[in-house]
Amino acid sequence: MRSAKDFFRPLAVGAPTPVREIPFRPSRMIHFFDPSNPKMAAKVPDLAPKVDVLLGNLEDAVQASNKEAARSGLVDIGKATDFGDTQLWTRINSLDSPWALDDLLTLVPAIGGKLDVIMVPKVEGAEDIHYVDRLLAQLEAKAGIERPILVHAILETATGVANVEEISGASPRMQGLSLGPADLAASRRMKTTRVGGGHPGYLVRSDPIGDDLTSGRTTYQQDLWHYTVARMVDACVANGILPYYGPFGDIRDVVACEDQFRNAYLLGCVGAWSLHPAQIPIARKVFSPDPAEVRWARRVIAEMGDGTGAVMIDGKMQDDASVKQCRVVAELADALAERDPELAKAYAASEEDA
Ligand SMILES: CC(C)(COP(=O)(O)OP(=O)(O)OC[C@H]1O[C@@H](n2cnc3c(N)ncnc32)[C@H](O)[C@@H]1OP(=O)(O)O)[C@@H](O)C(=O)NCCC(=O)NCCSC(=O)C[C@](C)(O)C(=O)O
Ligand SMILES: [Mg+2]
Repeated sequence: MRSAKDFFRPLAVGAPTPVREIPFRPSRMIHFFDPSNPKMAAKVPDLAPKVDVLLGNLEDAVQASNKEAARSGLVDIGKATDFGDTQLWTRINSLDSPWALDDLLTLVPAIGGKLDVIMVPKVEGAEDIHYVDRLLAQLEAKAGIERPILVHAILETATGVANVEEISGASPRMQGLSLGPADLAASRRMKTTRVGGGHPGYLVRSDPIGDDLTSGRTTYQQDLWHYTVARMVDACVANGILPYYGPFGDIRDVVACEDQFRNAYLLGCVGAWSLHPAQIPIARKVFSPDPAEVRWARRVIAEMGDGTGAVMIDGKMQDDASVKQCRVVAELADALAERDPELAKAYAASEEDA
């Protein structure tokens, strides 16, 4: 482990100085596309202004025979597209694959100045981040890149979850973590066959009434991902980085997708992945605070004055801790309103209605 004094030193001569804080940039949806798929690639210029993050995926879901086409397709798209203030990310192949090294050796010199974040899959421990950290510093120095490229890790092995705190704090480049529920389920030998979401068999049942064990016993489906998401959120917040729910694979089930995203939002996540254009508005809706909630938060902040003491608002006690929660909601609303004019209008209108 480097000493605290050395933590923010560049890892290669000529590499940009690491950031001291991860900037909060809206990233409600990380929209995945396969740069080797001509239909998806053609949609990028139109999609760019509609999403917070566009991610050129090079890893799973890209056929092995298309890996090189995806990599060069992303370079072409990166060079040709004006992304405005939409972030450009990529997911490289896993570090033990035959492609990861060439992914980095190609992308950084070609479009490193435009890439905001590199997502690294199947991260198991700090050593994986240290490897990418040093290599990126060397490549940035060689290419003359002035702003450090940040790193995002996917939590998708049992070992990765066990080491989540050390992964989150492994480098000043660490931007955030996403849950990778499909690989994680396989790694844990969970008996599921889905990409995220719940399972009807994972439930609790109300107690029997008398001796009848079979009738009148309501069951409640439980969230398979609660423990992992909560643990990920704590590790991220403790290290000043951002937590994200990952993918929801049942594209057709927009209702359950919204529920899963909302659970993650309420637990502290800032965004989720969209795998299909249909999931973009779901993430946008869920990860933008509701205007009524924003109005309430602003009212509590206003009525709490210097933020100390206790007051009653509409029958509810407010104090130093509740005003802090309200600031989280109000500050998120302000940050999102700067990027999203429709939301800015909705938040302003909710103030006028108050
Ligand atoms: C699910 C699929 C196959 C359905 O694709 P489709 O073509 O069958 O769907 P469609 O409804 O017919 O598509 C309608 C139109 O939208 C386009 N389209 C469709 N999707 C997109 C997109 N993402 N971006 C831009 N355009 C898209 C598609 O090309 C088509 O265009 P057209 O109207 O011109 O014919 C397709 O949406 C897709 O491949 N999505 C991305 C999948 C992906 O990236 N998976 C990897 C992330 S999840 C993961 O890796 C797990 C994890 C974390 O690692 C772990 O838990 O372990
Ligand atoms: Mg995966």
